[in-house]
Amino acid sequence: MQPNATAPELIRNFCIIAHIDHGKSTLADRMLQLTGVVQPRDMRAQYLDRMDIERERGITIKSQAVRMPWAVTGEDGTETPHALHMIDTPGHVDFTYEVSRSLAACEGAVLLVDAAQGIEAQTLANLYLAMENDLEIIPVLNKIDLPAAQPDKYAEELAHLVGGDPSDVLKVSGKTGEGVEALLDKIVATVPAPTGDADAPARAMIFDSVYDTYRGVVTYVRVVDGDLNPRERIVMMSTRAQHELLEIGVHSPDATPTKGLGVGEVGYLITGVKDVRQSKVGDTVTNAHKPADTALAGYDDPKPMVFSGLYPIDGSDYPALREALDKLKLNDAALNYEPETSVALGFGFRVGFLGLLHLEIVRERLEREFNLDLISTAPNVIYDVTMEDGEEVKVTNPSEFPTGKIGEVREPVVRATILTPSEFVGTVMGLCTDRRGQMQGMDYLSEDRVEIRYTLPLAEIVFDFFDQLKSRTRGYASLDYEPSGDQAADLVKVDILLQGDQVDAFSAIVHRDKAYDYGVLMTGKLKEIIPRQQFEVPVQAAIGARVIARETVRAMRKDVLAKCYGGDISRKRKLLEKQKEGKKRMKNIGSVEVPKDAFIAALSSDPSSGKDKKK
Ligand SMILES: Nc1nc2c(ncn2[C@@H]2O[C@H](COP(=O)(O)OP(=O)(O)OP(=O)(O)O)[C@@H](O)[C@H]2O)c(=O)[nH]1
Repeated sequence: MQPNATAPELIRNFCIIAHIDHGKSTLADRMLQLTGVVQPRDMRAQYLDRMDIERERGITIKSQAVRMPWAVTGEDGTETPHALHMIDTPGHVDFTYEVSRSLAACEGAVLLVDAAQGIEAQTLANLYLAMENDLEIIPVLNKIDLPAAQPDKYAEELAHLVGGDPSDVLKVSGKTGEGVEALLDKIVATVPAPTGDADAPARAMIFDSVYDTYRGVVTYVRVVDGDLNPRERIVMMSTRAQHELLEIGVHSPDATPTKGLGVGEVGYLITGVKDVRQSKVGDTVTNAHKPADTALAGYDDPKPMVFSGLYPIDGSDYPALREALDKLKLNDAALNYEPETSVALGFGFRVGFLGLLHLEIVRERLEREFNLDLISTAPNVIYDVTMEDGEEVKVTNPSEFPTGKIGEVREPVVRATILTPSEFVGTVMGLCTDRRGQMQGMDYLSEDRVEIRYTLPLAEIVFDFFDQLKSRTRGYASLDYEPSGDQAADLVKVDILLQGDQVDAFSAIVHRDKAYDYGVLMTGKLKEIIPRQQFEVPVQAAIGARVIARETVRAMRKDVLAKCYGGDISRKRKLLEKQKEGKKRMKNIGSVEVPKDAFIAALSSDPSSGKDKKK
């Protein structure tokens, strides 16, 4: 058996959890530098964020782990070298499943809060996740170099939140490096060393897997019991699939092969599989010749929550879109899609996402990395419809909404946490009530900051909720939410008809109380966008056969009398009669000619397709 590279008592596994932009990546960069794993000349901002999109948007999507050596000096002056494994976690709620897997690989968490901003909704959401995983929490205030920083005020807020004394809250600056060495020492001192049974059959948890063009799938694991060694055969416990370990190692920060990974160690495996779905986050890896009996944590497939139709603007790009989605899927096990056709938009795909940010990231990558021009339909959630005869239907696309006798429709709900300055409490509550929210509680974190908790239908959140929240609170409120089951609701499908023909791309499932508003909004919008035809075009919104709103695109009136000088009234009348006949014919035989551009305009002026929903 291969000896452990590092004894478990000298290992510390930790992660940094923070609200977006509170400086997690900058602090991680500084740690890499201080521990000497990245030389100053190689340093570039946000070393760990590999995808261009991550760097540009400044958000972390995929987690990664790095090993950093850090020696602490004891009271007698002797230095003890330790191995710190820093596991980077995605900070966003869409990726909660990945966050919680990453947290499960650690014993401690640095809770990082911007000293000029204070606690935000994501700070809380991630803190609760860390507490559920029994992690040792180290509260830290960052950006103390900022003139606007109020470290004393926020140290109190943080201490109040995690329990403890404000003087225990470390104050650092990821930018200048102040306080970061003390933080590394504190991690060694307070985060518990990993424990596990070195002689038991190997069990390692997969907390991330990434597709690499050159090396295939790189799987990140945390070894809990036993050890894994190169050339062994391993088994993925959820699928029982066997693979050979071609390479095993740690990132520091570049991949460095090792002779094996033992109890408590965090590193990577390469097995030659080509698809991240074969190496699932949350799964347990064991040894083929001495397999473990039980897997580690319960394995759960991440479920898509939000669906949208993606169509190429240029129809001939359809095969390219399929190819691009296939490529993205290699690295994104949560991405789901199937072909779909729309009368208005042609051939495309119905794509399932973890949430709105996931949707935006995928769309942006398709457009940027694969050069595709796309149009996406308004996002919708999954509905469970039970018919009166007991039949169950899952609806991921409004056009699939059944027409027969419906018994019950259930929609997904989320538990939302909103943090806002107290002056905006009224307007935030107004917004939540308007979106069919039910208040669950409210707490003052300090004199002027309030945490408000609501359960809300997910469908109401995917529709411009975040933009509304930001504009009503001048950008000060923050939002986080997590799935919380489903509820029955009085939902109906509203169809939009052009001259009696349904335009599938605009059908929506909405609450009965809001059906009229939706109908008026969409018919009004289409009236403006659809070019005038030779004949009058009614634009209607309908629930089933019942029309609830109507607009009319007026006909063009060609001036048939232009060449008709003089006063022969009967000739004029004859021409006008002829024109009327012609129009009737057009109306009868012709269909509305709507350029695709008009649909695109109508869909993209939709508020929910607003850019930059950073949370
Ligand atoms: N003045 C000052 N600015 C900082 C400090 N740390 C980070 N910043 C700035 O704050 C912004 C956000 O920092 P990031 O490190 O990208 O934040 P992040 O938390 O990693 O963001 P996500 O990856 O989106 O979660 C950047 O513009 C940084 O330059 C600090 O200690 N002092």
